[in-house]
Amino acid sequence: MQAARIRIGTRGSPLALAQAHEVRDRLAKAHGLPEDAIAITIIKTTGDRVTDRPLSDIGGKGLFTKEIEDALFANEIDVAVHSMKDMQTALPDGLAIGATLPREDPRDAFISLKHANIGALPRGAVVGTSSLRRKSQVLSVRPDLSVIDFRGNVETRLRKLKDGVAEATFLAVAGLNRLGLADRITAIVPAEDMLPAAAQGAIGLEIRAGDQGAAALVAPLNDAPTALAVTAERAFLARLEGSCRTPIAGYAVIDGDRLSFRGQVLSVDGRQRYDVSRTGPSNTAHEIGLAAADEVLSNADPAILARSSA
Ligand SMILES: NCc1[nH]cc(CCC(=O)O)c1CC(=O)O
Repeated sequence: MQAARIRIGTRGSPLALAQAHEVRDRLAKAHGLPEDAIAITIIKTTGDRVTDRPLSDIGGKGLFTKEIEDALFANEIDVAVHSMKDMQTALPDGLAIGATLPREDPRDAFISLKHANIGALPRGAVVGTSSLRRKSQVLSVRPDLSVIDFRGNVETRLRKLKDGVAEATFLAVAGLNRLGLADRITAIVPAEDMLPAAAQGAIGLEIRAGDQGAAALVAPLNDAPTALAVTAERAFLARLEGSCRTPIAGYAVIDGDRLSFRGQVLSVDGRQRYDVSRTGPSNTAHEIGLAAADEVLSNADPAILARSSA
C-alpha cells in the first residue's frame, strides 16, 4: 500500500464523513488516483463536544471549523471539507476556499411522523429546531407553535422525533440526501416559504492560501455556478452579521450569466421580517449580496436589526 499523498480533514459526524468520502471519490476520479492515496483525518470540534447548550449561546459560526482550520495551519491536513453553511464569512488569514462542490438541494425538509406539512400541525404543536432562522421563519407563518431547541446530529434529531420530544422538525434536504435518509422527508418546503440559509447544501474545500499543490488538486472539483451563488449569499450574510444578531436567510440562483438573489432578516419571534431581492450579472455576485444587505440596513425596521433581539 502506498503512503497517502493527500490528507483531508473532516468532522466525525456521519454527515461530515459522507461529505469527506464524496470529496475523496471526486479527487480520486479527477486525478486517476487510487483511494488509498487520499487519507481522511477525523477532527473533533467544539461544536461536536458541546451538545447540551444552544449553538447560538456558545458562539454560533466557527464552532464546527476552528480545530479543522488549526490542523491546516499545523500542516496535519491539506484539504478541509466543510458544510459551507457552518463556515465563518471571514476566513482566517492564510486560508482560502479552493473549490466549492456542485450544490445539493438547498431547501429545508419538514419532518413529522404524524402531520403532512407546517399548515397541518395542530394549534400549539411543539417543533424542535436549533436554528434561529428556521424558528423565526416557522413562527412568522405559525405564531401559535412552540419551538424548542433540538441539538445533535441528524440521526439524533430523528430519534427525538420518534421519542415524541417534538411533533415536527426541519432539516436540510442536502444532509438527508447525502446520508441516504431522503425517505424520512415528510415534505420539502419550497424556498419561497422558508428561504434557505446562506450556502445551505454547498460543500467547501478549504486549503492553505498559497499551497499551489492543493489548489491545483481541488480546482477540478469546483462548480462555478455554486461558487457564485454562495459568494452572493455569504456577502449578504457577512455585511449583515457585522451589524445585527438576527436570523438571516440568503439564497441565490444562477441562470446563464444572471444571478438572482433573495435575502431575508427576521426578528427571533418571527413577527417582523424584511425581504429583499436583487438580480444582476453573475460575475458581480459579491456586489449583489452587499447591495442587498445595504438595502436591509437602510430600510428594515431597526427593531429587527437590534443586537438585543437575539
Ligand atoms: N448546522 C448543521 C448542518 N450543517 C450543514 C447541514 C446540512 C447540509 C448542508 O446544508 O449542506 C446541517 C444540518 C441541517 O441543517 O439539517
